[in-house]
Amino acid sequence: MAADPDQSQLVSGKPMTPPYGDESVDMNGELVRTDTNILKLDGDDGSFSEGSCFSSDRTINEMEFEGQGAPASQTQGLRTDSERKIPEDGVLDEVTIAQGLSNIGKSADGTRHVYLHITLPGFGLTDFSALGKYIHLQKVELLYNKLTDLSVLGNMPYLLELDASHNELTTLLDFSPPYNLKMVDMSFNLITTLPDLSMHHYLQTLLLDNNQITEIRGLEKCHRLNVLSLGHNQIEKIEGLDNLPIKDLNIKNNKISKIEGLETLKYLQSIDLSANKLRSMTGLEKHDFLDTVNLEDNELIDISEVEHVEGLGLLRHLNLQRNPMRELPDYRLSIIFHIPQLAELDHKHVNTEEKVSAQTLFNPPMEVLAARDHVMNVVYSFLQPNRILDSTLPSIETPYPMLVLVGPRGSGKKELALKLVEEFPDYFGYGTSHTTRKPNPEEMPGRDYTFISMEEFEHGIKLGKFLQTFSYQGDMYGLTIDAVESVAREGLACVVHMELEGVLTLKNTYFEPRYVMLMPLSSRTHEKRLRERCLYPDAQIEYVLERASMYAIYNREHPGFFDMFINSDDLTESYRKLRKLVMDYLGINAPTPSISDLEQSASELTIEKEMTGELNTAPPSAHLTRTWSKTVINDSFSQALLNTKMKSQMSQTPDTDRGIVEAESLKRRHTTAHELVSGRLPSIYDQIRSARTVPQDVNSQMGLGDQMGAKHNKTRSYSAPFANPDALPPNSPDSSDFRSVSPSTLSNISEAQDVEQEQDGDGSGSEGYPENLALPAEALDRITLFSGSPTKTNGSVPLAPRPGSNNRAVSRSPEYSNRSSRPGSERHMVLPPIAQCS
Ligand SMILES: Nc1ncnc2c1ncn2[C@@H]1O[C@H](COP(=O)(O)OP(=O)(O)OP(=O)(O)O)[C@@H](O)[C@H]1O
Repeated sequence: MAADPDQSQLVSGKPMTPPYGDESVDMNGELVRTDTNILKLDGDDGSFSEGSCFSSDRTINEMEFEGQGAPASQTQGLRTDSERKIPEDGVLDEVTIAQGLSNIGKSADGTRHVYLHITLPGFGLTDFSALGKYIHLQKVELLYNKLTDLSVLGNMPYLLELDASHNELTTLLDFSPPYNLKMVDMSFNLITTLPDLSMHHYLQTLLLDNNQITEIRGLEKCHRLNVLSLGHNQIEKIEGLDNLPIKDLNIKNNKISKIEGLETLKYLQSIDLSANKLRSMTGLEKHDFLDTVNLEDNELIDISEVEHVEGLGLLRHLNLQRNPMRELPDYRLSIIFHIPQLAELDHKHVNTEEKVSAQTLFNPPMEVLAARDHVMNVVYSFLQPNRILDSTLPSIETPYPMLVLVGPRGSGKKELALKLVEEFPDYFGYGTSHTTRKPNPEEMPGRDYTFISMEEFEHGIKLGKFLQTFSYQGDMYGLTIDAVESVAREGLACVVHMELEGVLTLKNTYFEPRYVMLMPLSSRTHEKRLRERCLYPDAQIEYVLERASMYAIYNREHPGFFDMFINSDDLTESYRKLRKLVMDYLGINAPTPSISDLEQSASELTIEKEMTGELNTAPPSAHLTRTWSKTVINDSFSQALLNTKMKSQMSQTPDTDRGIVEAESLKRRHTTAHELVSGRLPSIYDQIRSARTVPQDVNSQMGLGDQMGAKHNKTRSYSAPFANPDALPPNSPDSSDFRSVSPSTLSNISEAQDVEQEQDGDGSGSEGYPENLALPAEALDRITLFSGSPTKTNGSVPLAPRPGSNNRAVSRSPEYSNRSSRPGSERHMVLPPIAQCS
């Protein structure tokens, strides 16, 4: 039975639940809020009139309408065409209307019960003017018809929801606006332009996908618009959305090449810009409520683009499928690293393991980085021929003495290191780092750094030249083994400066330096110092200052990591402290005269002493303070005299001022020297040189070192690297520069190889004591010198004996003399522990 047109929506005589959820009708009788989902009857069968053919609690998705081009998914399990009455001419009639009516509720004025919904999908309707009488309808579903005109809806002032998708409409909402139209779906139509929708100011959801819209406009007054869907249109630019409360925006499959016009969308939670022409994510950064971003099928190449969304704290779902960047190695981990808050990437759940892997891969802790750097350097150096290093010779228990000044850029480390070396040239040499950065105007290549190109640096790494490397703001820094060696070869302790990362690597090596942390405590002073250099842009200065606080934290969290801390707010004062510390190490307690003071008196006094033979008569104890002194001074005669003078002055330090380590060391050397002079005990070194055999019981043959050194001597005797030191190439002043050194050249200087050949050559492979223990002339020279007898050898500078040096050098050409010394072998065992001071 057809419903009565006027009264067709009136239903009575059946008990019903209140039709509205939390609905209300305002003073004018307008329905201002309702939830159509709860407009359901309590009735069991759900049908209230002859004409009602759909259960009241069905939704559109459950509806059946086979044929009519409707998708199969929407036609399952419901009535077939034969059960439905489809108007053949496409004109809606009462019978058809009766089939579509559902949901009974109160009329807007609350006086009657009426049908509130009508659903007529896939009826092939071209004309639905018959519906004009159903003025109480609140929800109209006319999808999958052939409608071109919706003006009939102008009769329905209470209309809340309209689904007119999949029709042939060319205009949007061109009917008298209902009071509260909230939801409109007009997707899959033929709409080309958006009209002014300011009359539809209650609109909350507007779905216009799959039309032919080219421009977004007319929405300015839709102040309640939360959901806007414009997918599959022809839009080239995002515009006309200013200040709208849109939470869910879909503009997929358009022609958008730039994310713009979204700045004022403060409530945006989800955006779909898939299948556009985007190359950048810029424009998304300020949308703090974004939870879902779909950028699938765009032209995003650069992975760094994620920086525009990584700050979105609520972002959980990101889709970047079908973008070129997905081909990049470690793409997924990289994205997860940048946006760890993601729960889903490319429709795949992000798990905890991936988050951890991403961190380890892209932001490993400094210790991990240092370990990697160390492993890399070790592996590459293993690929090179073996050679014995001067810096490893003293003994296992008495490592080569090194002083490392650690701190952030601008802490003044380099300045202080160079000053220290300048003041104590007899003790310290500067370990020049290599860097790929360009020299500053006041820097001297070779002195401040060895400046090389990135290619050269990389080549150096592959040649196994580096002890450690460090990447800092795009530049590489690294300390080569040769840089340390060139200092060690001169019998000097090595002073280097570096950042914390360098120290972490160095701590993995066999070196056991003392680490002095230098840092300005006042960040203002630090900043001022950096600015005064006029070298760094603001961002770099900020970075350095940030790192400075990292140092402070590291120092606090790793007590004992640094041996000492010196505040470098005032570099003069810092140097005073550093100098005192060093002098304490060395046992130099008497005030050291300035260089200029010394220059004058040094020559006079030394010449005088030389004449009287006094120069070499100082007791062995006097030379203790020269533990790290040079074997041979090549620079100039005056420098040699100056050094001698300094030593002479220093030697006046009373024994009582020496530390325990110094005193013990002195005692040992004294005893050893006496034994040597009396011919009782040749040094292990000389035994090896003269007989090229290995003593059986090395431990019983103490050389110039201490008991602890015996173990090392034993080791050393088997490698015997000194068989032919004169065959070594001259010590180039630029020996740490590997640029011109080919791997084959490097292999030529393998001391270990020379020695092996020599040992094999005589076929002795012998063990046990040499038959002839007579001391060679060189050893005698040394002993003579060491015992205090004045000696002058041909062509060599007459020098005071150095307990720490091999005095053979005196009788050899200066060219090779540095190489023949074994610095540190009889020198300070290691820098003694130092106290923390401010
Ligand atoms: N081999 C290295 N390993 C690690 N860090 C290094 C190395 N060589 C130099 N550095 C450090 O790299 C940083 C940058 O070097 P740069 O030469 O620009 O600064 P700087 O002027 O020497 O610093 P400062 O004023 O503290 O002496 C400095 O902190 C420096 O100590």
